[in-house]
This record gives sequence, C-alpha cells and structure tokens, in this order.
Amino acid sequence: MADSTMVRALQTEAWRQLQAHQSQLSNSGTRITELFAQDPQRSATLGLTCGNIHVDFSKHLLTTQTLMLLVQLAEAVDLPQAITDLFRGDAVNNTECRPALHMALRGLDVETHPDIKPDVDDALARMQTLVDAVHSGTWRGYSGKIIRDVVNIGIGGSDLGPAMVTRALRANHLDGIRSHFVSNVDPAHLSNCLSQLNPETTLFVVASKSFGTLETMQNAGQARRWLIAAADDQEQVRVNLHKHFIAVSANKQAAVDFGIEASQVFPVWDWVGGRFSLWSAIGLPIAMAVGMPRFRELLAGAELVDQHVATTPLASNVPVLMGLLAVWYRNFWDAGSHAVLPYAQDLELLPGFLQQLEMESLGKSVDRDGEAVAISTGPVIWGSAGTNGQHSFHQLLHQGTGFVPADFIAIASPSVADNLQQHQHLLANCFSQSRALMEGKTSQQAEQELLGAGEDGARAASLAKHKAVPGNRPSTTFLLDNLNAFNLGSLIALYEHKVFVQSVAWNINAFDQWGVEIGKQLSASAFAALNGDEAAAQTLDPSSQALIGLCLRQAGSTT
Ligand SMILES: O=P(O)(O)OC[C@H]1O[C@H](O)[C@H](O)[C@@H](O)[C@@H]1O
Repeated sequence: MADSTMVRALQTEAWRQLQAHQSQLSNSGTRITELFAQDPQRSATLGLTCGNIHVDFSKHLLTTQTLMLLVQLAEAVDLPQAITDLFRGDAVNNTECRPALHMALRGLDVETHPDIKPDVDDALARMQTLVDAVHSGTWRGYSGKIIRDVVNIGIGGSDLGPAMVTRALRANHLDGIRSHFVSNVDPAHLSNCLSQLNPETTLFVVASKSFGTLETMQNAGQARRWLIAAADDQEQVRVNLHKHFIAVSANKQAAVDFGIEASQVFPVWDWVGGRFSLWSAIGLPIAMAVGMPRFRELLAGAELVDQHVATTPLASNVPVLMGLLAVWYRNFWDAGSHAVLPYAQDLELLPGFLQQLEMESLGKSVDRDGEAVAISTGPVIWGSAGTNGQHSFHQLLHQGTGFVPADFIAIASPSVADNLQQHQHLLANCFSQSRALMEGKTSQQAEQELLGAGEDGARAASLAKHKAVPGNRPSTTFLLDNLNAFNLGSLIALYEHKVFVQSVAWNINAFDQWGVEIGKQLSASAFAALNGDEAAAQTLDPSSQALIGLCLRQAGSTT
C-alpha cells in the first residue's frame, strides 16, 4: 500500500509497537487469568466509573504496556485535538461540511454557534407543551376524545433510538398513553399496528430529518388514509387532521407540503446526525411515554459523559478506552465482530440501535480524504438480551474459532420489584458468562469432571476434547445501579463517543453514510419494473429481472 493511502495511525511508532506487543502476547500464550494472578489490584485498577456506570475493563487482553501503547496511539493521532474540534463545533463531518453537535442537545454551550442554544431550548419548551397537552387531555382527537396511542412513523435514526429508549424505560412509563413504532415499508408493519388502534384516539408523529425517506412517506400517507377512511364523517376528519399528525423534521417545508401544520413541525438540525438524534425532538415519543422531566434526565446523563470525555485524561477516559480497545481487537487481533449482550430484557433493542450507531458510522473503506484505508475498520455489531443468547449463539462465543469481544451490560437493581430471585439468576448468569469466556476449561479439567461423574476412562478422554473451552476471550462489563433515564443517557453517550474515538484512529468520517444511497437509487427502477415498466426492467441485471419476472407471475397466479 502506497504511503499516500495509509491512515496516519499506521505510520506511528505506537502502531508498530502494538504489533510487536500483540505478537509477544499471542506467542507467549498470555492469559487474562495470569494477569489477574500477577496483579491483585487488577479489578480495581481497570474498573472505572463514569457517572453511575461502573465499567470493568479487567477481563481484557490488556496489560499496563498495552494501555500505555494504546494511549500513545491516541496521542499520535491527535485524539485530544479531535475531541476539542468536535466539541468546538468544527465541521468534523467533512463530506457534508457540517459539525456534529448532538452534545449541544444535552447542554453543551457551543461558543462558535451561539444560535444553537436558544433553538434547542425553544424546541424543548415546545416538546413540554405538547407532552403536557396530550397527557392532560387538552389535546384531543377529531371527535373530542383523549389521545391514547402515539405512533412514531420513522426509520433508521428516526426510529431506533426513540424505540430503544422508550422500551428500556418501560418502568417509567406514565399511565394513559401507549407507544408504537412503525418503520418498515412492508405494509404488514403499519397494518399490524393500526389493527389495535382507534383512529379517534391516535396521534401520529411523522419523524424524518429529511422528510423524504421512502418508508416514512409511504407509511405516513397510508396512516392518513386509514384515519380518514375509518371515520363516519370523513369531512370532520379532513378538517381536523392536524389533531392527529405532528412532524419532526429539518425539512419543514416538505412536512407542510405533506399537510402538517407549520406550528406542529418540530425541528431537527443539519448538525445532528440521524443516529445521534434521539436527544432532539426525534425523542418526542420518549418524552410522551415517560414525561419531560425524565427526558431531561436522559439528556443530563449524556451530558455527564460529554463532560467526562472532554475533561478526563486519556488513560482513564471511559469512551476513549472503549474505542481504543475496539481498535486493539479489530486491527491487532483480527476480530471481525463485536457482541453486545444486555442482561436486561428492557434493553432488548440496544443491539439494534448500536448496529446503526456503529456500523453506519464506521462501515467505511475510504478515509476522510477519500483515500482507501489500509486497515480494517468497523466490525459487525450484533447481539441480543441475555440470558436468551446463552441458549443460542453463546456456543460460538465459547468454542467457535476466533474470538468475539463482548460487552456485557448488567443492572444491579431488579427490573421487577417482587422477584429478586430471578434477578439474581440473571446477574449470576451475566457474570458467569464473562468469567467462562475468560477462564475457559482445559481438556484435563473436563476429563476429571467426566471421570468424577462416573464416565469410563476412554469415553472421558475422548469427550473431554469436545468439552474443553479455550477461554482467554475478552469482554467489558458495564454495571448500572439502575436502568433509569439518567443512566441510560450515560450509557448511550459512552457508545457515541466510543465510535468517535475509533473514527479518529482510523481517520474516517463517523458522521456520513453515503453507502446507503445506492440501494435507494436502484429501488426506483425495480419498483417501475414491478409495475410492468418493460423499459425499466431492461435496465436491471439479469438476476433482478428474473426475480421480478417470477414475482409478477406468482402474484398473478394468486390473484
Ligand atoms: O430521518 P430520515 O431523514 O427519514 O432518515 C432516516 C434514516 O435513513 C437513512 O437512509 C440513513 O441511512 C439513516 O442514517 C437515517 O437515520
């Protein structure tokens, strides 16, 4: 690879030393368990705190030297300066010539952009007014009935964050309003949702930063037709549609053109990326579900992490370490994926949210200047709520070839007050999975266990090979005292900043997502072909032509 196409990190002395250090750790077969034996303080030293979240980095392939070299790498790529630039409001999203100022939504005062704070405060005040009006029953539907259901119509960043947080804060939901999220262009999604609802008591939030996203426009249009069609007096609905539709968008005119009252369009701004937007009015469904005081606690939890990132030395800066460890495993240990394992059913949507946050931000093959990156960038992010995964994919985590670094997320207090015992089982499983990944089991241990259980010698010896677990597989454990709005805000912000750290190390833009456009462009001609447009069909590749031909024949034969 020519020098001009190499990311800066690769040219640093720290990178070279990290390669040598990794070889040394790998060749010597260094085990995490040995690192604990050598340092009785390891758990305390590598257990950091950010707000109310304790982050245990001790179960990593991480020595004092690793940490030192990773911090040197961060300094060599000017991470402190990059953080300053981000917080100062520089156009860090260079391909779209924009800053990335989601931190301003949770309190950061950006001196270079003095217009932001009044706009943010005004939007929060408007959210408060709307939430109060709906909950107090001042805001009513076309027939005068109180709103009972709020349906968010949005996709990607206009869905995943609000849906995840609303789900996670289940225990804080206010009475009276049920929340729903519709994202997929598959008509089954909207139709399943609407089948449970009464149009007279349903409020739709059409959330789209661009107000041009196919899925959202299709679903919003269909929702409007449903509302009108269901009414006895359709004229009454038509003149009162504004009682059932509000929008959140950076494209106010498009929302107005769709038919939403200008006064009911809440703002997002171009300096907020879609996947970083749940802190803005895109978070309206969250505020509607848990109330504005809780929504503000969510913001405060994130703001605490912003301050931590901006002021804490690199070696004890939690998101910096999260990001540097991600680089360590991706580039030096060739880990192609990363598992997110929340041991909390209420966090079941977290892996999906993080997939967008991490994979849209870090799924890049060119650097900020458009040159090919010479190293691997974002890994595949996946996972699901524990303990379910233990009965499914954990087999691969324990015995598969290669390793998958994992994040375990545990909540100290029970989610259900009257069943402490099951909560203790949940925590016991969480901590034991990370322990099992680290310690593993030798075939000798397995053989002894089998013999102890009465197995005969030959079978014990052969079965032991299958029961051995390599161990030495790294994980981080995040321990929250409670799954409340403040702590959840902190947790999400930790991941946001982690992603930024990785992007700096790899010299890629974390805030654009040009790759998603190609599919949108191509779907127009496929749609035309599905509608019988022969000329459009001829522009498709042979496989698509054949598939569409089959669809048309099969649909034809069933109608
Ligand atoms: O909010 P919208 O403009 O409707 O965008 C919704 C989503 O669509 C896109 O295709 C992007 O990949 C996402 O980053 C974005 O969050």
